[in-house]
Amino acid sequence: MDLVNHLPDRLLFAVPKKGRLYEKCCELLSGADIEFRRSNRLDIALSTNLPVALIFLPAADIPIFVGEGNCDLGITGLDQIEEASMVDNIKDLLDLNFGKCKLQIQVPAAGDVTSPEQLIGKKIVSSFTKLSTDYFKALEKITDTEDLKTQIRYVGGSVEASCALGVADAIVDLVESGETMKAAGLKPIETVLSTSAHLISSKTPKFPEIVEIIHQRFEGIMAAQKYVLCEYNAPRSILPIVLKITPGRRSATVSALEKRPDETEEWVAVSSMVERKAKSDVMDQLKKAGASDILVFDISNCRV
Ligand SMILES: Nc1ncnc2c1ncn2[C@@H]1O[C@H](COP(=O)(O)OP(=O)(O)OP(=O)(O)O)[C@@H](O)[C@H]1O
Ligand SMILES: O=P(O)(O)OC[C@H]1O[C@H](OP(=O)(O)OP(=O)(O)O)[C@H](O)[C@@H]1O
Repeated sequence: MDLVNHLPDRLLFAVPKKGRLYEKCCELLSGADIEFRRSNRLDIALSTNLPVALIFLPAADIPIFVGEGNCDLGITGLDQIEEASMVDNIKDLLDLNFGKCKLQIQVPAAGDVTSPEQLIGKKIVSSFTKLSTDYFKALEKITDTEDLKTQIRYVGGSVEASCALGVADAIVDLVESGETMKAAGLKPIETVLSTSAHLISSKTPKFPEIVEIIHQRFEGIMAAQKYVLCEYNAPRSILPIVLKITPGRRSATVSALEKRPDETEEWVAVSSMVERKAKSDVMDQLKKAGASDILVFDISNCRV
């Protein structure tokens, strides 16, 4: 069925149908208020509040569908975009900061291989044959060993078993916690690529306005995750000092406080976005500088 012609009034948004990225994608779609109901095992879901159809696809196929313009938007790993040779065919809109892992060359931990150069001319197994081939071709070139021809073979899953089965001298596979690698008796000797999930769009979207709206909503979610809102009171005299501690994204909001009859000093209220990971340090510094009533709030959503 030709979905582009079948759903002419809807932007097609490709999302991973299962696997490591699926749950987090559903959370993001919900955070962006893209409502939908996915019937059991159905790979298309129509949004009930936006002219969008979600197409659930294997993560590896998403760069092709977006890069060739069949879908306007997609979410998948950077590793999949590079493996599909689609970097130049898509617009990389946003790093979504999840699905973080590394594509690494791994060898038997008990063996004597310690560098990728020792693998030239040997057998390598991976689900990422394009990235592995590119890596070893470049290595053969700079070491002047192009005649040795490293053999790269494709395996679709459980790549980590290949060395123990005698199929490979090394594998190129994704590593996050390192548990799979360790359990298979392997160690990493090189990182080919660091990856995370990205929001991507076609270079020629059919619905550019909706692409922009969804892009902005996703940026809002990322900013809401990255920042907290910090509010505090401070004597006006220390304003230059506290504003250095909380400069804000663009600048902090400063409002005058009503002076109490017994007060001689003028006070201000300051409101500023602060990076979540720095919030405790910022609160300590503000207190030390003389600020008081320091409050920190989560941002549930925003547009930046
Ligand atoms: N251990 C991991 N930690 C974080 N992200 C990962 C991990 N493994 C894979 N990813 C990311 O998720 C993407 C999809 O990987 P996944 O293994 O879920 O693929 P799949 O083949 O679609 O699913 P399944 O393995 O269930 O068949 C990868 O391309 C990578 O970007
Ligand atoms: O470093 P870790 O935290 O152990 O994660 C790494 C594992 O995760 C991925 O596979 P996944 O479990 O998604 O299954 P797959 O092998 O079927 O792709 C990847 O291919 C590794 O095998």
